[in-house]
Amino acid sequence: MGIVLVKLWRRLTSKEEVKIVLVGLDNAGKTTVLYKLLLNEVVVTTPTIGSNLEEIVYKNIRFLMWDLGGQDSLRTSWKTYYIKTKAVIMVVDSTDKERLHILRTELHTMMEDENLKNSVLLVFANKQDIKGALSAAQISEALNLTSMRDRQWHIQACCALTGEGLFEGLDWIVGQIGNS
Ligand SMILES: Nc1nc2c(ncn2[C@@H]2O[C@H](COP(=O)(O)OP(=O)(O)OP(=O)(O)O)[C@@H](O)[C@H]2O)c(=O)[nH]1
Ligand SMILES: [Mg+2]
Repeated sequence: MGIVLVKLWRRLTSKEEVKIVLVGLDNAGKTTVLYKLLLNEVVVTTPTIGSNLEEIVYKNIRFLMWDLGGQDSLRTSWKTYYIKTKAVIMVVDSTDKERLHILRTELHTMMEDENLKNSVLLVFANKQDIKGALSAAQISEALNLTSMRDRQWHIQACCALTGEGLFEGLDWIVGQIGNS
C-alpha cells in the first residue's frame, strides 16, 4: 500500500518528459513557432543550421522541443533526432504551394522510420495570416494525410506571428499522451 501511494505521489508531482521534433521545409516557421510557444514573442530568426533545443513546461508536462533546420542539405540528418520521439510537429508554410510535393515525400519517408513507429503527428498549417494561404483541409489533401491509417495525426491551422492555433495544437498532443 505504502509503495502504491509513493508511486502515485511521484506520478502526480513529477513532470513527465516528452520529446518532440519540429520538422518542415526551410522558411516554414519552425523556429518562430518554438519561440512563440516558449516566450510568447516573435523572435527575429535566421535559417537554423543544425538544431535548437528548448524545454517548454505546459500542463505539467516538460516538452523537450528539438527544432531542426529544414534546408535541403540538412534534412538527411533529421533521422538522427528521432529516437524516443513521442510527437512530430511538421510545420508547413501554407503559401509555399510549389514545394508541397517535396514536403509530402519528406513526411511519408520519415514516417517509415522505425524510431517514429509510435509517434503521433501534428501538422501546423502555418502562415494563415497571408492572403492566399491554403487551408488546413487543402494542406491535408496535398500531404495525403488520410493515407496514414496506423498513426494518430491532426492538422491545425495557425499563425506563428500571433500565436493563433499553436496551443490548440499542443493541447491535441497533450490529449494523445494522456491516451497512450
Ligand atoms: N506572415 C507570417 N510569417 C511567418 C509566420 N511564421 C513564420 N514566419 C516568417 O517566416 C520566416 C521563416 O521563419 P523561421 O521560423 O526562421 O523558419 P524555419 O522553419 O525555422 O526555417 P529553417 O530554420 O531554415 O528551417 C521568418 O521571416 C518568419 O518571421 C507566420 O505565421 N506568418
Ligand atoms: Mg529554424
